[in-house]
Amino acid sequence: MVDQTTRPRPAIEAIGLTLGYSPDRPVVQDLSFRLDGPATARLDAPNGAGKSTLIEGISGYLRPTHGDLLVCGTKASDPALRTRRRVCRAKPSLHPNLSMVDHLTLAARLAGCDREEPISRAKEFGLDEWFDYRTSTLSTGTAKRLWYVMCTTGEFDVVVLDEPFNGVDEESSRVIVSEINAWRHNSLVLLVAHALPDGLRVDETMGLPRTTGTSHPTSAS
Ligand SMILES: Nc1ncnc2c1ncn2[C@@H]1O[C@H](COP(=O)(O)OP(=O)(O)OP(=O)(O)O)[C@@H](O)[C@H]1O
Repeated sequence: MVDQTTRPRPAIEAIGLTLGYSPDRPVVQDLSFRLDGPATARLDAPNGAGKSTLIEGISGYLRPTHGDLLVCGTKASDPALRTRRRVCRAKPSLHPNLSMVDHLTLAARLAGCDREEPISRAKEFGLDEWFDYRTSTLSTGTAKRLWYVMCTTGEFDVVVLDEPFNGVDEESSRVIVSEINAWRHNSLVLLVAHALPDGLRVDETMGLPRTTGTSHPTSAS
């Protein structure tokens, strides 16, 4: 069991961060910020400002070309963070020939939890009628709800959600809102959402500079 007294607080910190898909074309340049949890923080910036790119950095997939990006005090690329961090990208990435229940089982294995956890959450989203269907047969909204449940399975300290409300029905949005509002008591939730649904509690909003070369995030209140 993890000793909560020595465990670092949930946080995301960028220190002089430069990030991009090729070294000569940085998307985020010399960016510094710190988000401390537990809380819900919203990342709000115009299209193309680099929100998804920053998320790829926080996921550990995209490595900084300069500076540092830390999650709970550890470099985002460190595999040790896998159990503490969840990232739900905007676009589902599912195996077309596996069933919904196969995906939920796999998510539980990767998160080290009982598969009943994602299965009961999926039921809350009304997904049980699709459990035995291959994901290639699912509608866009159904695939999106499955993706959200998979990517947020198990316990975590930091979760990043990229447009989780896009393409889901109102009832599912309400379930997502109540889950985020519960997570913010123990975890850091970083949310990208162009519009906020009713009832969602946001503690902090952070922007991104529109152009590169700015050293601090803009205020986006
Ligand atoms: N996989 C990629 N390879 C190369 N360039 C990319 C890639 N993904 C994004 N970009 C570029 O990075 C820049 C920032 O894109 P990004 O998707 O991070 O912005 P965003 O703020 O998330 O935008 P949106 O709100 O439209 O989703 C854009 O110029 C985009 O073309």
